[in-house]
Amino acid sequence: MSNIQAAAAAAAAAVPEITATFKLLLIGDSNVGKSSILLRFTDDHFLPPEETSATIGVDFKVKYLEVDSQRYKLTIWDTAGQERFRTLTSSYYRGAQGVILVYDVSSRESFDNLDTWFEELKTYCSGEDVVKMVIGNKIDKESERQVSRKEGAEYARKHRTLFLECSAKTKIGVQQAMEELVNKIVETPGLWRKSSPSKGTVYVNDVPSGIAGGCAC
Ligand SMILES: Nc1nc2c(ncn2[C@@H]2O[C@H](COP(=O)(O)OP(=O)(O)OP(=O)(O)O)[C@@H](O)[C@H]2O)c(=O)[nH]1
Repeated sequence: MSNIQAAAAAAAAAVPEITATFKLLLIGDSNVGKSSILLRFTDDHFLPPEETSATIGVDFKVKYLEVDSQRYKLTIWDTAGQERFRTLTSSYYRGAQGVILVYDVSSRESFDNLDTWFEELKTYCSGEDVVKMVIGNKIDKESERQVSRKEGAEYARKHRTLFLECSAKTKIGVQQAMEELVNKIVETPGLWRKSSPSKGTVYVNDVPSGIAGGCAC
């Protein structure tokens, strides 16, 4: 084996195998910052308002995350908040293990509209298993805040979901939110792992499921 081959083999051995692939979905009103949260999480970057544009349909990004020395591949789907894309984005709920409902703490309307998003989630993801998280974004706009942290937390408690506030702009809370969501999915093996006596352990959604994938929800 040449030195280059040996180095390549060593590098490959150093990267832990992927334990499973999780599909996560971001939903919520237009302009609440879904794409910005995703960009902050995957690329640690924030685009100023003049450089952002509304998502057309659906976008997705991939990110790897380590939890308890296990490596997980996350395919994170960013859906358009605009009403006119609603029928298109609904098909992307299929196969999701985690759904993040985003509102903007400086927009009471986006918080009030969470009810509609929960209804949609219930319609397209009827099982109890999918892990849900409510995120209040834009906490850097403290002087314009219209929804208190307490209100957000109470709403999440009522709907039995995880809750966090964050700012895609300052990055506070973004990594923590994703880690908490993934931790919760990992803690719920029924959501992603099936035991088969004859074949050992098999994993659900080892590949990005997209619209054609299996349905965990
Ligand atoms: N101050 C502040 N502005 C933010 C934050 N996150 C996003 N924005 C701004 O809010 C606007 C909307 O952000 P997007 O990420 O495009 O919102 P979206 O929810 O993906 O919108 P749609 O694609 O239409 O569904 C942009 O001008 C962002 O720069 C934040 O944490 N703080």
